[in-house]
Amino acid sequence: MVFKVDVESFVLEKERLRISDRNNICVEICDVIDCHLSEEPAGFLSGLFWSSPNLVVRYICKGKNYKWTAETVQVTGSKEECEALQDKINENLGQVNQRPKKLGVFINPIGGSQNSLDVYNKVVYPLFKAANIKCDVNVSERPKHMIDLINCFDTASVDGLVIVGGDGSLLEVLNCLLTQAQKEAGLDYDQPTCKLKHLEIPIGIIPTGTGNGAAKFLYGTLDYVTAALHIIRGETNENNIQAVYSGGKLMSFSLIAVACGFFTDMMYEMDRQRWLKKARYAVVPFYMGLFKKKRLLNVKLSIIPGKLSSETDDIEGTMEEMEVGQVSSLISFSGDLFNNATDSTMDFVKMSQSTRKTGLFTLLAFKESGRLEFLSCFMGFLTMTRSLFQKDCISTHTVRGYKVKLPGCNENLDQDPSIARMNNLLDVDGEMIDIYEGEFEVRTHMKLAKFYTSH
Ligand SMILES: Nc1ncnc2c1ncn2[C@@H]1O[C@H](COP(=O)(O)OP(=O)(O)OP(=O)(O)O)[C@@H](O)[C@H]1O
Repeated sequence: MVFKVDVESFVLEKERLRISDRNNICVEICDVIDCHLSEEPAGFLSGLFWSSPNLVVRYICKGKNYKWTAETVQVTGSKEECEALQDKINENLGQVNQRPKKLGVFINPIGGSQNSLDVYNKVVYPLFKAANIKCDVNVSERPKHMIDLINCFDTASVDGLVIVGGDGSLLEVLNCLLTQAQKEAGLDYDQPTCKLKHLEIPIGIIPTGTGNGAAKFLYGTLDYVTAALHIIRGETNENNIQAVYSGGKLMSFSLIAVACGFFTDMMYEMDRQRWLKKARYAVVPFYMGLFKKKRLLNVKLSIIPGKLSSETDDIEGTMEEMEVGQVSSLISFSGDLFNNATDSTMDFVKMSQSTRKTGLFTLLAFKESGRLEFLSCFMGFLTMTRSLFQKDCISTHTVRGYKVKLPGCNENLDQDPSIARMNNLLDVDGEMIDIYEGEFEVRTHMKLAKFYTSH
């Protein structure tokens, strides 16, 4: 939206600007995107219709449901008045030193609807350019190429990194940077109790993938403009990251969810059906839920129970064995689904804010259920309706860490080899990783990585 005001009704204070003839709109200086004088038209004819120079101020407007927009106000007045106002706004803006000046941008052109390049060129880059942010752009050309790109990239040459893609791309970058940081610090990072080194460089995500769970946690919305505006604003917060261990090794980090069993089978199938694009997220679960027989896992589960009053450090705590019986799948989220449990649907932003403080997260065990019950659970799961957790077929645990052993794996080698293979696959943020002998452990590491988010 663009609106005009007279320079007289524009009041600049140190940390905010006020527009008095517009219901007293008040804009914090840190929410100003840019401020520039509009150019005088070059031609004679257009010059005749040129009334007076304008100062154009763009700023972030924070709307409902976490959605942010870029608004424009044109200030009319004399050239001197507009120039003086421009100088003052830019001087105040220059003191907001959290803003990035240069970003390393990593684009996955085939993520989600395969529109990442378009989104970057048409939506994100114009905003970064307006905010005077320089960009070093890298585009991945094949699977896992993002890893090579980030490995060769000098992160010290930029203030932050931006991933234009999905959770898989973000995970590739995070895994690479976090492992590098642990190696440089000489840490024994394969030990689940090792206190890991925090990542210094802030990361932002433009959610052009399919699932985009990370953006929901960071920005509360999948809107590209909102994500870009969070990055421009430059405020950062440190989020907890989970680490997944198997066979005595750190296998992967995780920002969103870790799952085994039916969820892994489903993600595996979704990956095979990429040609369906986003539709695979609806088609595959319905097909598998209705027509495929679910594997049942005789899980041995140990957890570090989450106690809010506990003063324990994130990576400490004792594992306690749990009786869960046969389950069709296990899934853990990187947040505590039950903290602030007042809304009917889950608020990912609140979840990530609370888990930053407590380090607690939720583990769900899905027991065997009828096909219709499964589909109703799955719908609740997609919409993240809280009533989902009152269902008998789901048992919930608030934990700091957990360990799983799928006993069927080794003893059942004579069974269908594809099933034995699936028992050794784990779904981490939508990507498949191999685990050893059906065993894995998940631990939360508090405030391990910094993200561009004002929430
Ligand atoms: N140019 C490319 N060609 C083929 N594959 C690529 C290319 N660039 C990246 N990839 C691979 O694409 C995979 C998925 O990427 P990404 O996570 O960005 O999108 P998505 O899977 O659609 O989204 P989400 O993970 O949020 O569901 C990654 O495994 C990555 O290695």
